[in-house]
Amino acid sequence: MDNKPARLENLHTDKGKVPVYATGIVTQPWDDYSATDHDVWRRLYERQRRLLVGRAADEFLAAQDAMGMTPDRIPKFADMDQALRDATGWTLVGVEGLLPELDFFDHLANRRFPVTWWIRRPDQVDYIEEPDLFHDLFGHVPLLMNPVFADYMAAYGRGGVKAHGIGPEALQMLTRLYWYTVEFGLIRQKDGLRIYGSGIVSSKGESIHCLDSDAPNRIGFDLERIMRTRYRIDTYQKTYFVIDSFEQLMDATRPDFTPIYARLASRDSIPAGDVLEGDLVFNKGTGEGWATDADV
Ligand SMILES: C[C@H](O)[C@H](O)[C@H]1CNc2nc(N)[nH]c(=O)c2N1
Ligand SMILES: N[C@@H](Cc1ccccc1)C(=O)O
Ligand SMILES: [Fe+2]
Repeated sequence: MDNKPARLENLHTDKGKVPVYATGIVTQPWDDYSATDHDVWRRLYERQRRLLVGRAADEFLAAQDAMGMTPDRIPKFADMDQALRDATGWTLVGVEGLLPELDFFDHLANRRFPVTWWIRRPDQVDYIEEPDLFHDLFGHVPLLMNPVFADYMAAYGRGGVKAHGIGPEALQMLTRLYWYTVEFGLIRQKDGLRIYGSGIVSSKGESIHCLDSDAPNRIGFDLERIMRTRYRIDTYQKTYFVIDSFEQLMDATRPDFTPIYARLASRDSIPAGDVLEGDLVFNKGTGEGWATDADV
């Protein structure tokens, strides 16, 4: 199906404006997916699963299986829902794409995860500049089966509503936290670093780059450090932040952020590729291949 809906206003990110779609919930038009759509799902699913064994957090892969996600065909949101509801009380809602921030936060706060209904075209299997069904469903939904991560996502939604009421700087700091955890996070398992970030697991290139390349920094999770760190939306990350466990993530983000936002407002932001004194460094990136974009 190649009839993506029209876009509306803009989101504010560290790299400027990103267009968003309409607010409403849409029923997944499952019968309308073409053979090509199902084939794109299958190709991406098989390719990523092969790559992610030994790279993604073990429980990410186990959760995909537990939910009955398979390569055969694009899953029905309603089918994926059942396992989720039982495990953590989350449900899925179909949407047209990126939502205005407050709508997005409201869904999360109420344990509804918005999933884009359309899937990318065959010529976009390696890269797409906005979330589609594959990123949202394959990348984000499995970890919602984990009770601790599920609570983190809902707490993030509530925190988002609050940050939205405080102002754009608070929102920017909170968005960086989402970026460096939910989208691009790494986790330390007994046998080494693994991926849990959705933006990584849905990307062939970045699944390899984030763990195997010497170029990026891999640094221990630090809440305030992350809130000050800018990020790229159009290239591989220059820095990945590593958690020890989802419990660590939950505990670190439990305090009220209001005084943190106030305190950090007067401090400079940190370029995406910098390593600071005090960082817990797993890998100091060589920076090989990095864009020389002074502003990032
Ligand atoms: C979380 C972050 O702040 C980001 O701006 C939001 C905005 N709206 C979104 N809307 C959808 N559907 N999916 C998303 O991941 C996001 N991300
Ligand atoms: N404790 C955060 C809420 C939050 C929890 C988890 C993740 C992100 C935000 C706040 O006061 O805003
Ligand atoms: Fe995402």
